[in-house]
This record gives sequence, C-alpha cells and structure tokens, in this order.
Amino acid sequence: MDYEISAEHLGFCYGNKEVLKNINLKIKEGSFISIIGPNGSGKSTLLKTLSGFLKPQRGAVLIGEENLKELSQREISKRLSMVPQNILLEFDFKVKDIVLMGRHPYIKRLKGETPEDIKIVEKAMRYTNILEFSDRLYNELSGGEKQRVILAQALAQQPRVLLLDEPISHLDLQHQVEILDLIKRMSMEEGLASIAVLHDLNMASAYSDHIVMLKAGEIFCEGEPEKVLTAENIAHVFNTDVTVSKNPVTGKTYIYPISTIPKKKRDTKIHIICGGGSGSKLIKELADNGFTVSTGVLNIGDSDWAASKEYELDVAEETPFLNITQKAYEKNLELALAAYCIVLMPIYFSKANIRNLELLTEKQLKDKKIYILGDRDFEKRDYTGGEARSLYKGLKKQLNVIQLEEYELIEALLKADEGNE
Ligand SMILES: Nc1ncnc2c1ncn2[C@@H]1O[C@H](COP(=O)(O)OP(=O)(O)OP(=O)(O)O)[C@@H](O)[C@H]1O
Repeated sequence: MDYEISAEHLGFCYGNKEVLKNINLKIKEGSFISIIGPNGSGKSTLLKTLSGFLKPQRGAVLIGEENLKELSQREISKRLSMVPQNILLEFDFKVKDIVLMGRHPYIKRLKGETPEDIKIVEKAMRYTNILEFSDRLYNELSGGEKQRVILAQALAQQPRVLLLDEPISHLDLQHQVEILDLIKRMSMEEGLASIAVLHDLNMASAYSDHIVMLKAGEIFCEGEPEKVLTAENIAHVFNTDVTVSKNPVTGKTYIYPISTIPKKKRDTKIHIICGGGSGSKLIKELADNGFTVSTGVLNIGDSDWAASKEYELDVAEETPFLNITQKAYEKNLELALAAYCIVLMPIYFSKANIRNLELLTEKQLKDKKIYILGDRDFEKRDYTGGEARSLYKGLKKQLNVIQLEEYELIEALLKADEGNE
C-alpha cells in the first residue's frame, strides 16, 4: 500500500516542553483524516510538524518515500499545502492574485507566471466557486468566501497533501458543510490526502475516513470514526460524558454531550410496558425531562432493557425465552401501582409476554391512567392465536384507558406534573 504522508516516531518539544511523543501515522492518497483532541493536546503542533514549518527533534516526516527534511521549501510546497488557522488576516490583494500566490513554487524567478499557471489558477477558482469574485479585494469578503479563496490557493499549488488547521471554526453551519464538502471532493477527485484539525466531533464523524485522537501529545486512538468516537474514549480524552448513537439518515456515529447541569427532578412516576426497542426513545425523553421512569417486564438483554439500565431505571426483568414468571409479574404490578400512569407501547405479544397485557386489566389498576401509544395493526402484533387480541379489545373499553401519540403523551405528563407541584 502506498502512503502519501507518514510520520515515524515523531517527537517535538517547545524548549524543554515535550508536546508530541512518538507519533506514528500513515495516510493514504484520496483520504480525509481528522485530528481531534482537547485544547493543548498538540493538534496544531502536529500539523505544523507534518508541514515542515516546525522541525521535529525526533523521528521523521515522509512524503511518499522522501524525507521532508531533505527537501527545500520550494519542493515541499509542490507536494504539500497548509491552510492555517487564521484566514481572517488582512490581505490587501485581489482574490485572483492571492490564488496565483499558490503557483509561487513553480514560477521561475524573472520569468513570471506562464499561461499554464493562469489555467491552473482558473481551474482552482472554478473548483472552489470563486471565479465570480476574482477581481474583488480579499479583505472585503465574508469568512466563508475567504476560506474558499485560501482553499483555491492551496489547490493551485497542486499538492498531494492538504493540511488544514480548523478550517470551519469561523463559519456558520451552511458554510461549514460547504467547505467540508469541498475538501472531501478535492480528496476524492484529485486524490489528495487531506488532514484537518477539527473541533466538531460530529463533523469529524460525518466526513472522515479515519480519525486520529490525540491526548497530551500522544495518539490515544485512531481508526474509523465509529471505532474512535466511543463514549468511553471521549470521556477519557475530553473529560466529558456523551451519548453516542447512529444518525438515522446518514448511519454515521452521532455524539450528544450530556449536560452536567442537574435536571429538574419531577415527582411523577411513569411505568412503561415496552420491549424490542419500542420504548427506548420514550425512556430517554421522559428521563431527560426529569420523570422517574420504570419499565417491565423486559427480557434481560433486550434493547429496552439496556436503555433502562443505561438510565438506571427500576425494571421488572425476566430471563430470555421464559414465559413471564409470577415473580416478574408481581414486580411489574408493584412498579405499575407505584406509578402515576402506565404507558403501553406497540409491542408484539406472544405466550412469553402476554401477562404484560393481562396486568393492565388488573382490578388493582382500575384507577390508574393507562396510555396506549401506537394503536395500529394489533392483529399483526399478536402471536398468541387471538388471546392477546381479545384481551386488548377488552382493555380499550376500560374507562381508565386513553389512546395518544407520543408527543401528546409528553405534553400531558408535563402538564400533570406541573399540576402536582
Ligand atoms: N510557540 C509555542 N511555544 C511554546 N509552547 C507552545 C507554543 N505553541 C504551542 N505551545 C504549547 O504546546 C501545547 C500544544 O499546543 P497546540 O497548539 O499544538 O495544541 P492544540 O491541540 O492545537 O490546541 P487548541 O485546540 O487549543 O488549538 C500547548 O500546551 C501549548 O501551550
């Protein structure tokens, strides 16, 4: 496998302060790599060392087979371009002149730029969609436009490696996406190895082929986003608790920080009859809203059981593949009796869990509100040969049963809780 840029046992110190320790990296052409890590972990220093701007005291940086320290600055610039952090600096030049600066490593002294250079500059400007303002002054552009100009300059350099220090930090969401899309396209279409320092972990997850996570100057972990962006790694390196899930649209890992501000604790208790993942979202929403939630009867290992454990809920649980035992039934009843209301999620019923439905017809619960969510296609959810269906029919006739949508339920519960205060 050919690698475009690699670091071998790289070490760097500012004076006697060791900032990078034994960094080993191999980055392939056409790939998008993010470097993440907390403030001061050495991300910018690593990028500057890879670019040749800082000279490492230990180890080496190789571009292809060539050792960076053997190359002149002009030769380095033909292979690698660096987009620095502060692109908002004042540059009193026209856009096209700034992009043309990218050709400096190629332009021979006294000869000036060739028609070929002009063609390359135009192509870079077309690629980054800035041709229309090629005659405008850089200082008069917006942050997003400036970033595109600097990327066009980097592209005009025709590098094999593109290094970017926080390329989206000054941009609004639309321009963040625009710039990362552009960098990703440059990597895929031009075969560039792009290495970006990113603070936004979700953007790193969405765009990277590979993530390098730094902690105190060392690589703590690297690999595909889902391997690196785990709650454990993030807690360890960023000292922050997060929940990690999959974005339902893109399938990419999505990180959501858990606030350390204590939530408003509510007195209202809610018992949820769920299973097979039908209750996970509601569990999260109710727990996040400060309600005391319990669940049951759930098989140990079921995804709603796992969500209940994650939120440290009281659960009536059962060994998988067993019919609900008397002990689990009684625990379920106890939790239901202690709750303000019971919620029935649209679960499948078999002989194993039919007692979850029986529970709701218990006389002892006749004064409890029972909310039924998602009352559709019950027949398709009945694997008991009709027994569950007739119980369900009877249940719906009970005066304490109300059918609702999930959002209506949360509104109703918030209102009820506030009324109880
Ligand atoms: N020129 C310098 N002289 C001395 N120490 C420096 C210099 N530049 C950075 N440092 C120190 O090196 C360490 C790593 O800094 P670096 O800027 O590489 O971190 P970073 O991960 O990019 O941080 P941030 O996320 O805050 O930008 C920090 O402790 C910083 O104070």
